[in-house]
Amino acid sequence: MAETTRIEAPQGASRISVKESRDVLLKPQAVFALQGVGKSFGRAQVLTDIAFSVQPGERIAVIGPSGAGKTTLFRLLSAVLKPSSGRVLTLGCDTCALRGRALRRLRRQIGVLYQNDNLIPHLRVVHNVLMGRLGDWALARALLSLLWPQELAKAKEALARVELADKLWSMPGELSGGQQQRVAIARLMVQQPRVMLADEPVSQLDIRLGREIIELLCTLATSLGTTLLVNLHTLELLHGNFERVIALRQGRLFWEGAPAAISRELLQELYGAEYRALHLDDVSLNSGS
Ligand SMILES: Nc1ncnc2c1ncn2[C@@H]1O[C@H](COP(=O)(O)OP(=O)(O)OP(=O)(O)O)[C@@H](O)[C@H]1O
Repeated sequence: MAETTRIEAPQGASRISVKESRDVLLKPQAVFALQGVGKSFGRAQVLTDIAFSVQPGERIAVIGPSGAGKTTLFRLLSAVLKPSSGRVLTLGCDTCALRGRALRRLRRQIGVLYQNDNLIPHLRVVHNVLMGRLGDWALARALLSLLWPQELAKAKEALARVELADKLWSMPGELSGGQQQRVAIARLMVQQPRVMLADEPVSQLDIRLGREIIELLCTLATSLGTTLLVNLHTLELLHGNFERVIALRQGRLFWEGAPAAISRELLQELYGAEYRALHLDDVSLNSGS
């Protein structure tokens, strides 16, 4: 093992070696780092011994059969749930150690997009988009904004980027499913989170609209330099959009690698009985198999 030189730290500070400090400098802080993570609900063990890390700016798809634990994993990453065992470090914070204001501050840096119900139905599109600013506004300003939208130019700009400039004053119920997802993405643009977690964002949409939404999310993540994790059921959308795939099966990390490395055999083993039901034979793989 290489010898390392010790630096004398001031009293009260932790000591780190030259080698360690060089490693820290070379490697930006991971957005997520999971070590031996387990999650159980009562006696049901849902996740077991999960370990991986995510670096800033990565675009990752999480795949796996129904019930594999993908949504539970996303809820652990966003600090909505705490692990039953192991450690989840989100943006450098141990989620188990956070409470109250510190926990809310961490969650504000994470933008979440769900399958549906992303919008508040009785608020106009403009207010739904400006919800992305709530974390930075005092309560008085947030209330005033409901009467007199604050930072209107930001909302307009974000809606223009998702090609919904003309829907500024619409109610969510007047929009299609795909348009509602685009409004939710405009809210993420206004929020500018450090990381975006999208939990099955296109499951309710047909493949064409799903592709549009995934491409929009990936373009946004790339242009803002934001880390993006998507829980993805539509495997046709992996290629060209994601750099890395994390596959879960029965609550365990089954495989991780580049989309191009996914083979038909891997999918058969990963999805088991669901492979046929999901018509995964029809999914074209980069390897051509
Ligand atoms: N709050 C909870 N209490 C009890 N069991 C839960 C809870 N949340 C999830 N589970 C169980 O954990 C398992 C994994 O659920 P999860 O929703 O994380 O899977 P998933 O991979 O996202 O599935 P899908 O693709 O079908 O949405 C399931 O068996 C589910 O019933």
